[in-house]
Amino acid sequence: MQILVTGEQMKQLDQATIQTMGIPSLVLMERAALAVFDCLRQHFSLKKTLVVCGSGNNGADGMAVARLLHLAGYSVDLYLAGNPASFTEEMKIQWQAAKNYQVSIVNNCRFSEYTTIVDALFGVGLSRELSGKYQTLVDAINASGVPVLAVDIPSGIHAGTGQVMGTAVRAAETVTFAYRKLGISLYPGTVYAGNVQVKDVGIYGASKGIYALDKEAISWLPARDPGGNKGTFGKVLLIAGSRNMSGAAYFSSKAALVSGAGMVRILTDESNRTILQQQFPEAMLSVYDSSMQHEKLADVLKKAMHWADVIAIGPGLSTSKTAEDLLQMVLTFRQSKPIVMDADALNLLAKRKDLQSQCDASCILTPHMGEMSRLADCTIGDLKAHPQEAMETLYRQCPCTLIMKDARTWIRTADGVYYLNLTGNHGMATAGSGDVLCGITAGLLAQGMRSSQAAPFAAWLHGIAGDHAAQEKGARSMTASDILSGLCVQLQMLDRKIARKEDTGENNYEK
Ligand SMILES: NC(=O)C1=CN([C@@H]2O[C@H](COP(=O)(O)OP(=O)(O)OC[C@H]3O[C@@H](n4cnc5c(N)ncnc54)[C@H](O)[C@@H]3O)[C@@H](O)[C@H]2O)[C@@H](O)CC1
Ligand SMILES: Nc1ncnc2c1ncn2[C@@H]1O[C@H](COP(=O)(O)OP(=O)(O)O)[C@@H](O)[C@H]1O
Ligand SMILES: [K+]
Repeated sequence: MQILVTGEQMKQLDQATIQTMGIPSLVLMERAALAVFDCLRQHFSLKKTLVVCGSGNNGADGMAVARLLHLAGYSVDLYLAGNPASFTEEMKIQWQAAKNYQVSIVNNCRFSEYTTIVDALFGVGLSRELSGKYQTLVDAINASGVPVLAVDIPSGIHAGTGQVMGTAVRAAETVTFAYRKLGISLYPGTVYAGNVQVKDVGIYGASKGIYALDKEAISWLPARDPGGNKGTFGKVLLIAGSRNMSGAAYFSSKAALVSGAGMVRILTDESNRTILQQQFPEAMLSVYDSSMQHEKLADVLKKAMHWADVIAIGPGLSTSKTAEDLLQMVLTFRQSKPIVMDADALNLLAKRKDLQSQCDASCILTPHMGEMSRLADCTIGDLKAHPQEAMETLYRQCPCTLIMKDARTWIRTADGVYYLNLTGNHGMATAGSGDVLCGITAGLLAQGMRSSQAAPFAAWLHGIAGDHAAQEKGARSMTASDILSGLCVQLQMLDRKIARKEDTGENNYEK
């Protein structure tokens, strides 16, 4: 698992290492510069390199990089953009060392003459919008078309929010130190950062931060009992679809089965019977019609819920009176069974605030930004600017596990642990994609995963399935069906890796 940190958290970690552990700042800096130097040698043309430095410690890293390149015999120019009056103590030392070693210093340069530019203008210390000469400089670097390596974070990207502060360097590669910064994990910062490498520089301790699942998440996949039967792997009830709306029921229930659940039952409007039976014969069906008496509807629902281990409600359900009754009854009859609430169930939950307090940690809500803005009573702008605050607000009124879907999906577990999902692509902004996530989440719960793991793992799995679909079909043209196909392939690959690991007794599946 990776840890994502804000600029403030990173500064605290730097200080703890320097002051508490007694590692001199310049030692950390030299390791940072060596990591950048290695990356430059591996991935960039070093025929003629320009290192652009600010006056803070990001600039000091840059000065050390220029010195290392110079000492290794590469052609390198150093451009000091920062004001010497604002030099940090480390910067004063690096500046003197660069001069002692006679690193070439330029005052005026044509950026396009270089084969590589190293951006060491601002790091996590960026505190305000770029303006004046800095803005002109960054725009000129971008206009040059020369590949850029950003030191720690592209200059102009806010380390905590990923926002562009006036303007920002567009890097091909970013070498970031100790922990991946949140700002290069969120949009738009992640685009400006290009490929990100996280390098150890000897920072002590890990801040609480925000977690991001990576390849190691494979170990979270629920183990399969070779002697199991379809009951062992769990039964999912999908309350989904409405009159003339069967697709959402199909995608969500199919995703639950593909994710490994043993059995799926769809409870839907009578009008969807034929189409679902033809489209998805593996699913069992229970139906209702909107003219049904309340007692009769309750009987049908109770029977289906009694059968199920996990209930998912909402995809394509509509916000009709019947749908509202169903949601209310699900929350009343559920005993302690886990529930996934998606789409229209969330719209109903936003309207029926009285139902929110009936939710608990084993309920997972999967709102997209529109649904979340209705649930948390705020604008989408507020959500994007302060995602964690909005999730905290919602948790106080509705104490559930939360998957807040967007280009970067946030997860908040009921015990307050945050994840940011880094898998997936813009091709997933396609009808039915969210239904697939709802089904994956329910399928994982059915196999015994706790909500606190199922939520982040489902988002991660959904993303790698989407990445596979984008590879096969292209992000522009892929559909929710392709995400389902990608899910099959990715799960098969994960299972193979686990089997290989078990066969060889290896701890690291990459070996
Ligand atoms: N010993 C340490 O503390 C280490 C620091 N490291 C590097 O140090 C960086 C952080 O250094 P600093 O905290 O000195 O901060 P930065 O070097 O990111 O920049 C801070 C300076 O820029 C000025 N500034 C901020 N926003 C500005 C704007 N919009 N326009 C003009 N000036 C602006 C500030 O007033 C300050 O002088 C990290 O990103 C990393 O690259 C690494 O070398 C690891 C060790
Ligand atoms: N640009 C993007 N990058 C990565 N994932 C995305 C992007 N856009 C959308 N997604 C994902 O696609 C899914 C869309 O869900 P949703 O909006 O509920 O769709 P639908 O209602 O059509 O099923 C979410 O899981 C979301 O995180
Ligand atoms: K930088």
